[in-house]
Amino acid sequence: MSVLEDIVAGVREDLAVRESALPFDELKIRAAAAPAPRDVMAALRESGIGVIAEVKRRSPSKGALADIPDPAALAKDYEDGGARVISVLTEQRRFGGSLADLDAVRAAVDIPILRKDFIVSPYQVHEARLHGADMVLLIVAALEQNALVALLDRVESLGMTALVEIHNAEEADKALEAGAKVIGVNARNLHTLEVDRDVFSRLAPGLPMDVYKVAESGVRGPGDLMSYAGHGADAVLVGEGLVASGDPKGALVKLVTAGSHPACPRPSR
Ligand SMILES: O=P(O)(O)OC[C@@H](O)[C@@H](O)c1c[nH]c2ccccc12
Repeated sequence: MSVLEDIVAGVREDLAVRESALPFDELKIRAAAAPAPRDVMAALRESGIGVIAEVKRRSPSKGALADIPDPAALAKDYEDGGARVISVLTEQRRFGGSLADLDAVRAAVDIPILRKDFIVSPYQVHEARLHGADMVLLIVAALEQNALVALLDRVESLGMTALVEIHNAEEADKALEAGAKVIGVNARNLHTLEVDRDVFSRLAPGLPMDVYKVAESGVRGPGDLMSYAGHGADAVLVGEGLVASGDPKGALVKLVTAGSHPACPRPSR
């Protein structure tokens, strides 16, 4: 089994437990009563290269990255530091996240929040809504095309925005065919867990101008952000480089500053 398949199998098991505690029909009713989602595109399209800052405790490749006893405080630091969106990992087994983290972050900040998980069922999309997410990650590699299309429609019909993650040209085609408006190119291969930042520069030129492009993984400092920007990134998504820095807010401010500097390349559109 690949790492991705292994993670998804665990996600499905945990999902079955939650579904038996809260049936889908009841979840849908509760989620419909949640406050309306934020306008993610408006936040993303502010000037300069956007930074999506991630609440990430651990990863399958590195193990423990940071002790995050207070995700709300970290999220507040991210908001104050100029993050456009906050990504909250909710996968428990490999990333140490939870829906409780999503709740804590939602209560602490006003900016949009991304639910970062391995979404394979509409149940998880409504769950994201119930817990205050405005954006949901959909990983093309984890989904059949018809499921991707259905989940993307579901995300949008609930007023949220999908971040559709790809790793190669074939997945890019699938994302575009499904109608993705925001595409994340993940430099980390979910099968081998290796990071190759050149994946972004190889794939970005093949994506339409009007698709919002997020470079995911491998940003360790302003140099990486500038380089991704030079290859057409509208935003970068950063986890480890912030949480493992010892000063997440300071590290974020450096990225945001670099991304708004006149010398930083801008996507042309
Ligand atoms: O910690 P990094 O290298 O900055 O990476 C962040 C983010 O890209 C990574 O957490 C990620 C990208 N896609 C994912 C899908 C699932 C879980 C995690 C991820």
